[in-house]
Amino acid sequence: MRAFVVRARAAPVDSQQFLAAIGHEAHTEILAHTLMNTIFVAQSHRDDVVVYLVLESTQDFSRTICFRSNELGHIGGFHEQNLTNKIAKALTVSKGMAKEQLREVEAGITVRTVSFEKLIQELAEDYQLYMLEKKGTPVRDIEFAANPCFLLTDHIPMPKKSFNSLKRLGTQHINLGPKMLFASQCVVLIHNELDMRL
Ligand SMILES: C[S@@+](CC[C@H](N)C(=O)[O-])C[C@H]1O[C@@H](n2cnc3c(N)ncnc32)[C@H](O)[C@@H]1O
Repeated sequence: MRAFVVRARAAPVDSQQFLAAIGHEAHTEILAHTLMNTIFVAQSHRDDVVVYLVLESTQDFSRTICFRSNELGHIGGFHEQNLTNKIAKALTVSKGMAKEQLREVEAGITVRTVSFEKLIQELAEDYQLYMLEKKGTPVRDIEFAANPCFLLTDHIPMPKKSFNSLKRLGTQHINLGPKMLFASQCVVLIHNELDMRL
């Protein structure tokens, strides 16, 4: 299984605010772009991929929306509007949830009121964590574990205090080259790197 976590610190958890932020300062469209490039390939979608979108601009709890490629039904296409609507639907379903609850949204999609910190603690039990960042080890020098989980952010960098928890969980740091890329571009390069090694 390949897992991807996108920590979107600027993304509102209110569905209307989330949709209204597309193309504005919070740039919520990056979640749709990243989702598209983690799950879909031409004429199909990838097997064995799980994507967690963690939206953190909230008055109560972060929302973690999980997409499991093996369980997704026909989700109606991969265009940006469809994917942002899927995210907005999960946010609407999550309205009023208490801390660390989970709700089903539709086949292959769930939403949880769980924080990034708690999520990565859980994931570290089953996956080797890899943080994508410019100061990391060049990707071609990395020996990937069988179950890799890649951590990315939106345009707001990971807060310093998270680096301590990531370190405790044995996170490795990966560099994908000299250019600062979009999260959606990073996931394409990661998939390709892993595909080439199969
Ligand atoms: C648009 S970037 C975030 C930019 C953010 N302002 C920063 O300074 O980290 C989105 C994500 O892609 C990762 N990223 C972008 N370019 C990268 C590269 N060349 N190597 C590794 N990770 C990269 C960043 O670490 C981040 O998780």
